[in-house]
Amino acid sequence: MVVSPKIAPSMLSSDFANLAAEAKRMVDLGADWLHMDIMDGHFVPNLTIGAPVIESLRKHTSAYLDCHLMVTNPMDYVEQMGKAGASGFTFHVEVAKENWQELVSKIKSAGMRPGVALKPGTPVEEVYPLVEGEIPVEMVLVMTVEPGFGGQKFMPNMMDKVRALRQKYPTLDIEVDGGLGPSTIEAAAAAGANCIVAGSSVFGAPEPGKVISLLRTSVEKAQPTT
Ligand SMILES: O=C(CO)[C@@H](O)[C@H](O)COP(=O)(O)O
Repeated sequence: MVVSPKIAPSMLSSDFANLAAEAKRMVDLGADWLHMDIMDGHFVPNLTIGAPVIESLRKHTSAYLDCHLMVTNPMDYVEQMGKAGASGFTFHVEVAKENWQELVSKIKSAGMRPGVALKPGTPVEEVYPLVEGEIPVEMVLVMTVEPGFGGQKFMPNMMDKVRALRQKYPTLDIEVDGGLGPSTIEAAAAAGANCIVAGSSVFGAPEPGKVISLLRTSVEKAQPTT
């Protein structure tokens, strides 16, 4: 296997009033990561959680907290997210065109794994320099819906970006986020995505563990055998 599957339930679809229990439930059902959507009400038209909630959750779980920063000024959040216990810090390329090198370096110094995300309208070429940088990002998150809300429809044309990334970077972690579930995973896995964020399809399922396992199997089956 070239890249390992990481199935990351999006906690945006969980019961926020019972976040610790929801996190434990997902890990017990086989989740590899917990995907945390940080939204500032400015970069996207929705407001969610920030470092204080990550800090509280960290006291209840040792799981990898895959934090997606949908914020206009990601640099302002690096230190607090690191101290709070975030594992991954994924920022948007659209707001880091000038300072991404400094940002990636600070994310690593704060003890987190750097990732870069791109919105549906952003050309994939924009993230190439970040993957090839002196201090590179370690994951690319291809948004398959407009960021901001759960429960939207998967955009299949985003798979061209995933294919281009996988062809160029065989061992890179490539994450997809938005509308992923049993009916869309085949397309994402075939294109080369290995990190799968899924909110409503997991939390809305009668048996979420079965969905997590199906997502993992699809990624495994699509991997080239070496
Ligand atoms: O970042 C986002 C939305 O901006 C996502 O993480 C959603 O939370 C995914 O939810 P589903 O599309 O899987 O319901």
